[in-house]
Amino acid sequence: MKTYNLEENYVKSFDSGTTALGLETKALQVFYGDYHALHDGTLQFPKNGITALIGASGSGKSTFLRCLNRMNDDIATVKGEILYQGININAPEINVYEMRKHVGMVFQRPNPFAKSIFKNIAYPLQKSGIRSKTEITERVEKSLRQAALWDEVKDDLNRSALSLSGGQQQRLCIARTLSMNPDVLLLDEPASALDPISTAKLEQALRELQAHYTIIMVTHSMQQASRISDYTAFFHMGHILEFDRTEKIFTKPHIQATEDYISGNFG
Ligand SMILES: Nc1ncnc2c1ncn2[C@@H]1O[C@H](COP(=O)(O)OP(=O)(O)OP(=O)(O)O)[C@@H](O)[C@H]1O
Repeated sequence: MKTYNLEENYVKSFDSGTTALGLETKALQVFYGDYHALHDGTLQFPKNGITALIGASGSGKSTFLRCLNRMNDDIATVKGEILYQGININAPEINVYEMRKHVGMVFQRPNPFAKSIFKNIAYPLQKSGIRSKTEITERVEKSLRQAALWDEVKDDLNRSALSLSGGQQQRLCIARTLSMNPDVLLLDEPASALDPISTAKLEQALRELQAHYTIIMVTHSMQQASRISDYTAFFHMGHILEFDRTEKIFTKPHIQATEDYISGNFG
């Protein structure tokens, strides 16, 4: 593999007076034991934008993403700040369970519960303390509509979620996350197990969600990043080497490593 200067980077920053931020990280670092997996993750995620996290396998994308809703707490040491509405959600006093209602995560493999479509969404709502059946029914419908799944399942919400296709299961998992009314949606390679038609439906759903959510997504697909994201961050060996508007990253990147990666001359 070619070697690059890891100290040289171009990370666009925004003026909070002109660009509202959905989330911001400052000097985020992750250590798995002695292994320093993420160095100085400083990024700003504009509100109501889709940001793609790209980079080779092992570059630290998932490590970074998982920090954003404290999924690394038990397996790694995480230093630095994650600012959500001005609050550092990486602080020890934060109630992680409550925080995850605001910053929701959808994983690579769809992971529906072995329950009906309805209960997949209703059950977590009940567990979070919502008792009103009307509210639960309304939230189930709203989130299934938002995830562009409602029309396909509305006639049989009692069907087992496990009988849905992979793409439908993934949209159900997105609906389940959305039902908690988050502001920030984190997605870790959400389309990696899906066929092209399911992927197109998922991307369409994300595009529509963007108006109301800040979306941060790890993807291995350069085409997907260029199709649907507004901003792209390029990771290499645990460093964020470039962050900019997606069209800039894909047409005129500042950093050689980014250019090599997107043009397939990386190895
Ligand atoms: N739980 C863990 N314990 C130890 N090391 C880990 C752990 N998770 C990830 N790593 C290491 O941290 C580095 C970054 O991994 P990470 O999964 O964040 O990369 P990635 O860019 O998301 O890769 P991929 O695209 O393959 O998912 C890798 O060297 C990986 O081996």
